[in-house]
Amino acid sequence: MEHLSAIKGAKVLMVGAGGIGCELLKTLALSGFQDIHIIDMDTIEVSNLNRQFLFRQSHVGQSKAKVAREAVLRFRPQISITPYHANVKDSDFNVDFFKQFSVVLNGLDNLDARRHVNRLCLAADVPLVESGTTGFLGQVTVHIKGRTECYECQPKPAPKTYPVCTITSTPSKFVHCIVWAKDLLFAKLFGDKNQDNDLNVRSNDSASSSDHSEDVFERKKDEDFEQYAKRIYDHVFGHNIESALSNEETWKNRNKPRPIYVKDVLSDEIQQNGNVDKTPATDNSSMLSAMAYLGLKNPQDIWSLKENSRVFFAALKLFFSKRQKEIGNLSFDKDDHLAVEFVTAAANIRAASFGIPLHSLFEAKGIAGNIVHAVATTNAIIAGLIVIEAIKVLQNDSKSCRMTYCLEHPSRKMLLMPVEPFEPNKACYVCSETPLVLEVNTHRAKLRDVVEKIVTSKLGMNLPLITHGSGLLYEVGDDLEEDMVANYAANLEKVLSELPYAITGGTMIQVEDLQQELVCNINIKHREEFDEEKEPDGMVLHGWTQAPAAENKDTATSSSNNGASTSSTSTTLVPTDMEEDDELTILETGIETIAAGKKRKLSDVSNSETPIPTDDKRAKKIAEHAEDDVVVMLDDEKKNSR
Ligand SMILES: Nc1ncnc2c1ncn2[C@@H]1O[C@H](COP(=O)(O)OP(=O)(O)OP(=O)(O)O)[C@@H](O)[C@H]1O
Ligand SMILES: [Zn+2]
Repeated sequence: MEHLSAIKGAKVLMVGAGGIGCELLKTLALSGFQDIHIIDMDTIEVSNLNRQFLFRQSHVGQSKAKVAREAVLRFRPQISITPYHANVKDSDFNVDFFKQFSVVLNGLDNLDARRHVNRLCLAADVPLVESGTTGFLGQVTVHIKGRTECYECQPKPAPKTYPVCTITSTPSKFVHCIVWAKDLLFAKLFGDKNQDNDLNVRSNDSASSSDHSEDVFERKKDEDFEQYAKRIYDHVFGHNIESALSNEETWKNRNKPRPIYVKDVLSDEIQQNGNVDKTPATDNSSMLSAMAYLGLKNPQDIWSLKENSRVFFAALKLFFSKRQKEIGNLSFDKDDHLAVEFVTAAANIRAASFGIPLHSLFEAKGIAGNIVHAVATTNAIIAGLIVIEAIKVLQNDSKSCRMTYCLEHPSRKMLLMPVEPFEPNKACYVCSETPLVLEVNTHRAKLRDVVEKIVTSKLGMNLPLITHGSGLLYEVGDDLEEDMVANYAANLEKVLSELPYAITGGTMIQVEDLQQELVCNINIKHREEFDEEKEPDGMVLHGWTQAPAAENKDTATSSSNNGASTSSTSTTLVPTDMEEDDELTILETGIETIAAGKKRKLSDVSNSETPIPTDDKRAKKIAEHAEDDVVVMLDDEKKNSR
C-alpha cells in the first residue's frame, strides 16, 4: 500500500479551519494522516455552526484551529495536530516554516491570503492544493512549481460592474436599487463627505440640480431630525425622480418611474411626528433596530411601501440620535443591522418607484452583502477531493493530478469535472521572472502612490522592499533603525523623479517581498496624462492582468469563499461619467473569484447559458476532458434532482 506509507510519512499544513477546513481536517484524520498543522486566525461564531461540524455552541468565541484540533483528537487521539491561532501572513510563517511541509492545503476564503500562500509555496517549493466553494459550486486545483500553473498564473475575474446610469437613473432589477441604496445613498449620508458620489441625477438641463442638491444632504442649522429626514426622502425619491423624468429621451422605451413624496405615503404619521419621536432606551449601537422599534418581527416578510418608509425614517432617526459619532466614517457592513434595515428600506422605496418587485430584509441583506448561502455537502466533496489530490502529490504522481470542478447541474451526467492541470504561464510575474511595466507620470506621482496603488494592492506584497540599482528607496519591517524609518517616510512623500535615486522613464526598479521571497522587476515608462475616469490610479501596470468581469448576477456567484456570508470587506463604487458604456465598478476586495472564470467555460461545455470564447485554449482543454475523462458518474440524472 504505497499510498498509505506516503500518507503516514507526510507533514501537512492546512490553512483555514472554516467550512472546507473542518471537513478537510476530519477527512485527513480519517484517511490516516498523522502530522497535521492548522493555521486559522478566526474565532468561532454562531453563524459557523450550521456547517462547521467540528464546532458546537459552547465553542463560540474560541480559536477555530484549537477547537478543530480538540474535536478531531476525540476520535483520532493518537495523531499529532498542531494549531496556530494566527494570520498566515504573520512573519513567523516564512519560507523556512513552509519548507518543513510535504504539501500545503488551502481552505481559505479570500484572494489576499490565497496569493500569499501561493508565493510562500513557490518560494519554499512545496506543492499547494487550493480550493474554493460557492454554494453548489466548488473547485480544487493543484499547483506544483515548474510543473503546473501557479495560483496566480491566470488572471482572476474582475469585480462586477454596473453602468452608472443604470444605478443612478434607470434601475431595472432589485440589485440596482440595493447598489444605489448602499453605495450611493448610505455612503452619502453616513460615509466620508469628501468622497465623490453619483447620487444626484444628472440630466442635460439640470446644471442647477446638482447645486441645489449639494445642500440637501447637509443638515441645516436649527433643522430638527424629522425635517431633515423628510427633506432627504423627498429629494431622493421625489425630486430626483422628477428630474430624471424631465429627460424624455430616457423614457421612450422604458416604463417611467413614479416620484414618491412623504406626504403621499405617510401623510398622518410624519405630520404628527408620531413614529420617529420615541427612540428606544438602548445605547448599545449593535442592538439598535428600526424593525424592533416599529414592531416588525419577521425579516422574511416583504414590507409595504408604507412600512419601508417607516423603517427608513426610524433607521435615519436612530443613526442621527444614537450613532451620531460614527456619521462621516461609516461604510456599509452586512453585519450592521441598522445599516441593513436602512438599505433594505431605501432600496425598496426606490424599487416601488420604478415598478420593481419589493424584497424582504433577509433577501436584501443577501444581495447587499453578496451572500451566497453555503452548502455543507459541497464543502465535504471539495475536502474529499483535496485529500485525493494531496495523496497523488505525496506519491510524486503529479501526472495523475487533476483540477476538479464541482458543478451545480450535471454535465453529461457528471457532477464532478476533472481537468488536467495547465502548464505554468511564462508571462506570470509571480512564478516566472517576466518584468512588469508601469506607466506613470514620474514628475507627479509620489512613491506613496506606487506603494499603495501598485505594490500593496495590485502585487499583493506584504513586506515590500523597493530598490533602484544599489539604492534602497523603501522597506517595511519590524527591526528597522529609527533613522531609516524616518528616511523611508520622507521618501514616500517625494515624487518619483525627486527621490534620492531618481525614478524616471526608462528606469528599472526592483520590488521584493522579503517574506514571500518574491522579486519583481518593474520597467518605468513616463507618461504625462492619465484619463481620470478610466485610469483612476493615475498609473497603469502592464503584465498584471485581470480577466473580464464575470456575468452580473444578483448575488455574487462569482465569489468562491467556502462560506455563507462572503463580503468580508465592503463593496466600493468607482464613479464614472454618464455615458452609455460607463460602468460603476463594484470592487469585491478580499473575495476570491476562482470558480467563476473557469466555471463559465465549463458551463458552456455543458451547454448552459454562458458562451465560451472558441479560441480559448484552456476552454478547449476543458472541453476535451469533458469528453474523455469519466471520474464521477451519476447513474441517472433524476437522482440528482435536489
Ligand atoms: N489570512 C488568514 N490567515 C489565517 N486564516 C485565514 C486567513 N484568511 C482567512 N482565514 C480563515 O479561512 C477560513 C475560511 O472559512 P470560511 O470560508 O468557511 O469562512 P468563515 O469565516 O468560517 O465563515 P463566513 O465568512 O461564511 O462567516 C476562516 O476560518 C478564516 O478565519
Ligand atoms: Zn504563475
